[in-house]
Amino acid sequence: MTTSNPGHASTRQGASPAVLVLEDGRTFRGRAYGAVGETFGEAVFNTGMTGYQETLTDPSYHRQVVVMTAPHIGNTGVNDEDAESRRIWVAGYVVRDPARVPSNWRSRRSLGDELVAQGVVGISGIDTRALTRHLRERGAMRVGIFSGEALADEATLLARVQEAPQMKGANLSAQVATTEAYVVPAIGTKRFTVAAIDLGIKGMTPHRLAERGIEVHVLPATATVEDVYAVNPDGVFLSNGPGDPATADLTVVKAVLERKTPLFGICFGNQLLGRSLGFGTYKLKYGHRGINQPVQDRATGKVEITAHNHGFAVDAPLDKVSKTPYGRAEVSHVCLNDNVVEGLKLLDQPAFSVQYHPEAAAGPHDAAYLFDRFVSLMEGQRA
Ligand SMILES: NC(=O)CC[C@H](N)C(=O)O
Repeated sequence: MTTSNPGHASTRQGASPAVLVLEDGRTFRGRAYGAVGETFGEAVFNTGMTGYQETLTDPSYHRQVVVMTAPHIGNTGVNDEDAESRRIWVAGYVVRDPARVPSNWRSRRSLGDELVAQGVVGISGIDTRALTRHLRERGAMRVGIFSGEALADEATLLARVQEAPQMKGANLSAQVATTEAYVVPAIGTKRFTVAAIDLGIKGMTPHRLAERGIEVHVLPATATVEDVYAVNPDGVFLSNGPGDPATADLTVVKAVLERKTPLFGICFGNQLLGRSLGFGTYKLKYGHRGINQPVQDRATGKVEITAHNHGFAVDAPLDKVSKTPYGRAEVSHVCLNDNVVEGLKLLDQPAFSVQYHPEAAAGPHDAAYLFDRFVSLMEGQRA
């Protein structure tokens, strides 16, 4: 296709047939969207009506095939500002009806072209409502998308999907995290230094910390206790990230708790804090992914609308204070849709975490106060 405005070229769709095959044998036939070829991953659905660029570049989606429940995706194209990391991480992308002509003053290219450029295999033109209902009823499961030369008879494709690795038991942080430490400078006057462990961090998170006068030392997922304390941190931050929290090494988290350094974790970080306290983690049937999840802060009773992307959760008692090796702990936040644990708080030392995304990229900003709570903990430690 030729166009007089290559920055907004529409993607040619419809030519190439594609098929999506779930591990339980259900299949959906549509058209190739993005790169032509094959891909495998865990099928999950995201209910966000906006923020697809942030979703695609969230490293927590590594090895997941994301089904968008909003039917029309790609409307605002792809810009050079909203990526949350250096690349698209989703293993595959499923959209009912991709926008043919993106329109936004910041748009530089179409989403279809970006998926092609980054080699992301997708499918469009399928009944994403039926697929989402299937996943909601049967649970998240492995999936393959096939187009072009990868197409074959369904029995062959199904067998290949059933050979793909499971999300349960997957240890993925080191595959997505930075390999070199880097510093995000404080914006304005520097007040604190924080060591942020990159388990799959999104770009907005250090920014939210920096906005509060924090110099952020982003460290690789493999950082040791010595690496963390070498930056002389006022606080330690544990990021979001892909994979099964049961596979993560807890040495650093436990050392931080031992020393009572102020600690704040989000998402995967919440799961690692939970496991360090002795709670279990388990796989949710289909998880929470989207930007409109109602969460209650049990200390204030306030309900916040929050951004989520998690398939696992912490198993902690909702209505009692738990005794842990690091003092008393309680569930601070809960999801009002299904009572899943959405936050933990230690009562005898400065550590807390939430299961969701207060950096809100994309999503509502209701949970931004959590970054201020972290600052208060660090102030308290100095007083
Ligand atoms: N966004 C995240 O940090 C996700 C954490 C974990 N991989 C989960 O799916 O629950």
